[in-house]
Amino acid sequence: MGAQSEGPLVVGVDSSTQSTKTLVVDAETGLVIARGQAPHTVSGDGKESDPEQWWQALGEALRQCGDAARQASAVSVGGQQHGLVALDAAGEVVRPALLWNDVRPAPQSERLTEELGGAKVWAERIGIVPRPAFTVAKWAWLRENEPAAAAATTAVRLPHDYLTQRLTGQSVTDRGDASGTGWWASSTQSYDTEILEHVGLSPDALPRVALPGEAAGTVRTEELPLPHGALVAAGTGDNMAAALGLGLRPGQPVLSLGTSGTVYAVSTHRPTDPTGMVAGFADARGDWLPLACTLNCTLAVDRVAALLGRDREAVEPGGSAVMLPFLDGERTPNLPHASGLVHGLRHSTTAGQLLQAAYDGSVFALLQALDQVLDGDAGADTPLLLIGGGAKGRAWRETVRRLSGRPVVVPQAKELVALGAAAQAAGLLLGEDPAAVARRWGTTRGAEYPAVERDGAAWERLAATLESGGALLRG
Ligand SMILES: Nc1ncnc2c1ncn2[C@@H]1O[C@H](COP(=O)(O)OP(=O)(O)O)[C@@H](O)[C@H]1O
Ligand SMILES: O=C(CO)[C@@H](O)[C@H](O)COP(=O)(O)O
Repeated sequence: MGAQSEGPLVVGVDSSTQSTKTLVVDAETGLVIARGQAPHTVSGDGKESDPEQWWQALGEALRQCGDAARQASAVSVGGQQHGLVALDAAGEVVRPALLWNDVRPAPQSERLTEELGGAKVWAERIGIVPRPAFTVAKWAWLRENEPAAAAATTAVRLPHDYLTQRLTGQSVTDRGDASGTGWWASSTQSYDTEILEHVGLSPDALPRVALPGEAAGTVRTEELPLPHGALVAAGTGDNMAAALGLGLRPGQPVLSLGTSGTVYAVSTHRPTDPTGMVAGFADARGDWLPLACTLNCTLAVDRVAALLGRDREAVEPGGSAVMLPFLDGERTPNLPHASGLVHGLRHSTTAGQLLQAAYDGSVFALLQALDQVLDGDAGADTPLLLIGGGAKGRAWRETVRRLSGRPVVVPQAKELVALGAAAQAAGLLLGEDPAAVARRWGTTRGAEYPAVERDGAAWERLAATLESGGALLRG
């Protein structure tokens, strides 16, 4: 144990694409008592991970927390959204999970959109247009491409509720993560039986959706170093967990730079964006979480830095190079077949300028959605909260400042997803609103960077390259 606690201890888990992070936190003060982290691998033809690996990584990360984890009174799991975990009648995994960033379901995405009335109908009824990222498109892909695996599937879970089920033996999810499936309708706040029937999935295959503040159960496994009988909260998707961890109030924009890039805010209005750029997710408390997500964020920029043989901070200003680093296809804008595009190279272009162009292209794709995410809920001078692994980097931060023209706040707390899960566990334990718990913990305290003049010229070059690269980017 690294620090002294005053109140009961809670554990927050972030099971994300690249790793599992665990925090043991004092429920009263928010003091982090211990932390752990264990990596995952992503493999397969698309993007897949073995859920058993998440469970093993959770065990490893908790063991790194030492005795503190064994003293926890409550636990909660935040997880990467949308992943399709298919289980058979014995509760065994049928095949590796299809992850949020797997773009193979692009044809199924288009077909589903049209078959059920078009993008506007989806946005109004479900809250999202079924892009390849979402679970419903993954399930349609599985049925078409691996019918035997689909036929053997009797239960479908998301990463966070798969882990919650292994912890508690209970089949429970929450409205936040359910809202990213494509079969939970934001208009009725329940599973949409017509869509489920259309894709051949029984509602019995899905977990119960807990109400905000409801428990999933208690720890029933002996496999992890957690106390038997500790309370387990319903958990949620990783972005919803980070929103809890920041104690967000409506209209406070967040930019998260991790494996995915995300931009979001809490809203009291149910979002219904017919362009599909902004997903109308639910948050974990009863409000909404309009969010746009990119596939090419920290990993894409790190890959460009490695190709150039440079440290990720070794950027140089100036030059005319423009890069759209869509190495994995892209989700925002919706270009699942895209690959990376470079324009404007000259003899004078330096490697550092090319690296800066990769940062610019990645941040541009995210910021393009910001106004639509906020939908008038915040002015141009509202600070952006910068979180995720990339928020530790100077080059990321300065690129965001230069292209947004907004003040930026980088919270001192680095693991906001795990911290949000811990706030949910603390809220359950103490009978408090988890966002109020996080505010009491002071999780947004951090370094403040004032606004700088927005680089309109770089923005225009990026917008022009995106437009003129159309046919190439559509693939
Ligand atoms: N000091 C740093 N500066 C810039 N980027 C960093 C730094 N440390 C980690 N990163 C980036 O953070 C990414 C991981 O972010 P994280 O939010 O933990 O990922 P995930 O989305 O899987 O949770 C890595 O891909 C790496 O590029
Ligand atoms: O698909 C989305 C949001 O809609 C992603 O944000 C995933 O939730 C993965 O998150 P990270 O592993 O990057 O944290």
